[in-house]
Amino acid sequence: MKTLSLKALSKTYFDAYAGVHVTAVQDVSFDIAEGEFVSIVGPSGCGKSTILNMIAGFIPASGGEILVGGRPIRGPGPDRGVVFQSFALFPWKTVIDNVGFGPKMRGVPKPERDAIAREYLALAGLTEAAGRYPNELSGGMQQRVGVVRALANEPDVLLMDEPFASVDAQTRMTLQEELTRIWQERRPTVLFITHDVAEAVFLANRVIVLSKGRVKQEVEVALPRPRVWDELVQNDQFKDLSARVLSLVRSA
Ligand SMILES: Nc1ncnc2c1ncn2[C@@H]1O[C@H](COP(=O)(O)OP(=O)(O)OP(=O)(O)O)[C@@H](O)[C@H]1O
Repeated sequence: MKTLSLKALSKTYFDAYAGVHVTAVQDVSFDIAEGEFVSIVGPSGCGKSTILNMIAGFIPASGGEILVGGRPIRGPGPDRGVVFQSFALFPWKTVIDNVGFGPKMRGVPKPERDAIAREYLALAGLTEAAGRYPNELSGGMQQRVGVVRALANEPDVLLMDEPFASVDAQTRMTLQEELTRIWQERRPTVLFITHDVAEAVFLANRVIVLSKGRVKQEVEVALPRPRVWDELVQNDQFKDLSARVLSLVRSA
């Protein structure tokens, strides 16, 4: 795991319909320390996905720099793992082969990559699902497999773009609790994007509030771990932090 640094990052799109340039991200700088969990939250259109896609290397920046472990990125790479809201597991591969796909691409032999996949599946309580195909799993389980698949690549930085947005509220809370538990065990460097304030605060060590393509404010989240919803909903510090971040987002 490594640090992630954004230095004066900006992105301008050309809107071909309107014939104008749109500034989606402007002079964004922040650092995420090794093993830190940071959420970015902000209203629709504030530039969250644009930032994540630039870090992933899917789109080029218009200005500034992105460094992973102190080295500037050049396009996509296995040092950055990405989990989206809707992403395809390979339907023709079993769960264990889906999770072992990244190690396979790196040339890890079958027995070894099966062992890696089983270790990560166990971490997410998915041992029993190893031999199943994606269409035999619930949406929540598929999402879990997606997270585990990204982790099994052992990326330096894990980038997550609203990964739990499409599951029901109860499953979502379970997935959030699981993610915080796995994060505590493995301490990956994580950048998590969401428009859900409670989710951002629940998961992170630090929340970055984005407004119109700029960093509006950073809020430290010094809540104790492990984090469990039943406890946090009654925790005054959690309520205060959520209210503070919500008012920043609403005035963004
Ligand atoms: N390919 C594109 N061409 C032109 N403009 C774009 C393009 N992609 C995004 N934009 C514009 O850039 C701005 C930021 O978009 P972005 O998708 O990064 O925001 P977001 O915060 O992720 O929004 P949401 O929460 O709705 O996904 C918006 O004004 C959007 O319309």
